[in-house]
Amino acid sequence: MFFSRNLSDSRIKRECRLSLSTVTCYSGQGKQCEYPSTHVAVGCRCRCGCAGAECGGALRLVFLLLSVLGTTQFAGALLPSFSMPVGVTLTDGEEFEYIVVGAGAAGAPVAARLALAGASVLLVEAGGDPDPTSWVPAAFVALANPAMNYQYKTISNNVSCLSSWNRACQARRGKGLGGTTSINYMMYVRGNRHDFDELNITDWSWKQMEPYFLRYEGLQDLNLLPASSIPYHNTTGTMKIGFFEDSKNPWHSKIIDGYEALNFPHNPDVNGVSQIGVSRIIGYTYRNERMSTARGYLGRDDVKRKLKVAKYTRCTGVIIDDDNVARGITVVHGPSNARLRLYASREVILSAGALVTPQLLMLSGIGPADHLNEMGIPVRVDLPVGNNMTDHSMVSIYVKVEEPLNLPKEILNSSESGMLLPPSGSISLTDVTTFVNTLCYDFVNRQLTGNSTECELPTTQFYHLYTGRGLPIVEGVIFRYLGLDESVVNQLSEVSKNYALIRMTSVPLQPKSSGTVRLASVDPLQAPVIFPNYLSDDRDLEEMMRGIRIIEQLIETTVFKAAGASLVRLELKDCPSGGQQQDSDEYWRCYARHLTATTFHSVGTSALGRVLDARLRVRGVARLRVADASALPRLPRGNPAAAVIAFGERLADFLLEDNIN
Ligand SMILES: Cc1cc2nc3c(=O)[nH]c(=O)nc-3n(C[C@H](O)[C@H](O)[C@H](O)COP(=O)(O)OP(=O)(O)OC[C@H]3O[C@@H](n4cnc5c(N)ncnc54)[C@H](O)[C@@H]3O)c2cc1C
Repeated sequence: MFFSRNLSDSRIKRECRLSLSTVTCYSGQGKQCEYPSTHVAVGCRCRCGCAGAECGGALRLVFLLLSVLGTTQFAGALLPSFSMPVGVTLTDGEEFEYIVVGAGAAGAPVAARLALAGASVLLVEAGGDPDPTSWVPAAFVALANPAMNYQYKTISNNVSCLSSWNRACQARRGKGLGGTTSINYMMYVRGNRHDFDELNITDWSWKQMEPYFLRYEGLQDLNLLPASSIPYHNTTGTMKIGFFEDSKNPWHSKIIDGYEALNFPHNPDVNGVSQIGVSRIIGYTYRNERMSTARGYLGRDDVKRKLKVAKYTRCTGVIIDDDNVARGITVVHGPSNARLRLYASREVILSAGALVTPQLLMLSGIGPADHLNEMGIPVRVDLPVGNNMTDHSMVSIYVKVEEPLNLPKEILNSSESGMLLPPSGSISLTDVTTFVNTLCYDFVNRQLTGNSTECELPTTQFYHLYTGRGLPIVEGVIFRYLGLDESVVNQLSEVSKNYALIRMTSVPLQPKSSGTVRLASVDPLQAPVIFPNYLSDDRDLEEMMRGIRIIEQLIETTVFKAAGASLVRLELKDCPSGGQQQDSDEYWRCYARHLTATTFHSVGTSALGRVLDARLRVRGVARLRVADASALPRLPRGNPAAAVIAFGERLADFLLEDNIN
């Protein structure tokens, strides 16, 4: 299934493995490295330095091995039934009507819609085609390899992520066509209609946004939803979505039973009448394969015929003239790293995501004047770019449950599973999620009670990840994927020798803490400085505490008790230790500050209303717009990709309307 060849240079021996269309490089130490080329003939130019499992190499190999061993579904998924657009080679000074930077959740829809409307469009993308493993929903953990995953370093605020490597939270993002939708967890949640109504920005109410959600939605499983859901869905849109295949993991229904025992409603459709309750989530999945925006938009034949896509092309700044009109962009392009200037006769659109779009704006003189002055960049427009970055931070509690020992062969029999791996073994991110307003939960009577309008606005989302007993090596990789430090990984791996673990994650949905993105240097090829600043506002910690206390009551329900469920109480530096102490609020507050992590949902760094006007134009600069997560002024009460795609759809309409002549 894959071929190898060795390349060597004076410093290090490198091995080039060609699997289908993808080249992956391995250093002499067996570490996976970044590969910038898609063709062996171009050579294998490794950039090593990623750490072990962080590269995603180990799990990627597990999934490749599964395909080699011939489980049909995996093999099939690695050979998707559709193709990506062919990349173009650019020359200096080329002009297009529109240039879109970034082929992710928002950039792909903007570029595809403009091209379908007959415009000449260049879509510029720093990465290449998605790795073949990305089409396999269950392989999400393997997608940590740096070829398609930026693994940014963040600055610690010393009050969160204290048990992560270097006390710094992770910041992953997808690289390549589809952007982060090619590596994410595929949960399709639109958020709450009040998320838009509460913005109080003219023309941005839910009523005005709903058509854009519906326009791209291609729901496959309307027949599995109640009749009351019908008005809330479209079955014909380009992004085909549906339920994940049933994993037959018994915990799938046991978790639902547990919540029902606490009076949580079983909600068939979080995107329908109500968001509250425990639900099986609809995913960006179609015929057991991932549905990224690369597939939903860029893989369409009509789009491929019309849209020009420049892969391995990194935008380094916006060309803005003396009258503050955006004229084009500068890029580093292709294997030769050619430095080119490209022009847009109509508009430039930045869709490089919440971390890079602000970087590009600041490099182009658009940002907070004091920071630009500090960096020696002439200020074109003084705007709060990079400020108010909010993200869904989370805390995970580990519940150990008794389970018979799994046999590895069950993994190999798992070809029927979609997002979830096999019946009673290995790793499965369950597609069960729960939304609740924790202030409507009665802790004394162990019941979700309130039914006021307020109670329809969730404050916390729960996720559940199951790892089977007896697969300590794979689990070690998972815990490392989560970026946990050695002491925590060792404690969890020890427990997992004898128990299955359910990782219960509590996510405050409307965080009050916010961070920043700033330039590290004027070199556009350097990553920005990311300061997520989780839990700097104690109200977020208190929301997490309510989430933890609900999980505690969940595992005391009959269904969990029957499996001998109990909380894993980790020994953590500077937290109360031993016995009763580990039931105290002090312990759990300390725990939350240690086990903080992120759902990678940052938004708001070039926000609508603050940096952008109501038509997503950068204030003070003509012909420059933004559509991506950075444009969302605040987090939706749910997973953000659906809203980001809707922003892309809407920007395409703005561009076509405003450039009619
Ligand atoms: C691990 C993970 C799991 C997630 N799970 C979910 C989920 O289940 N459901 C959900 O709704 N959301 C999820 N998210 C979040 C969601 O995927 C993102 O919010 C969304 O994709 C952001 O879209 P975007 O358009 O802003 O950026 P992206 O989708 O990241 O796209 C940005 C694109 O720009 C490119 N780019 C960057 N810099 C440059 C440059 N200088 N020049 C050219 N191109 C450039 C990138 O390579 C990338 O392709 C998850 C995120 C992660 C990381």
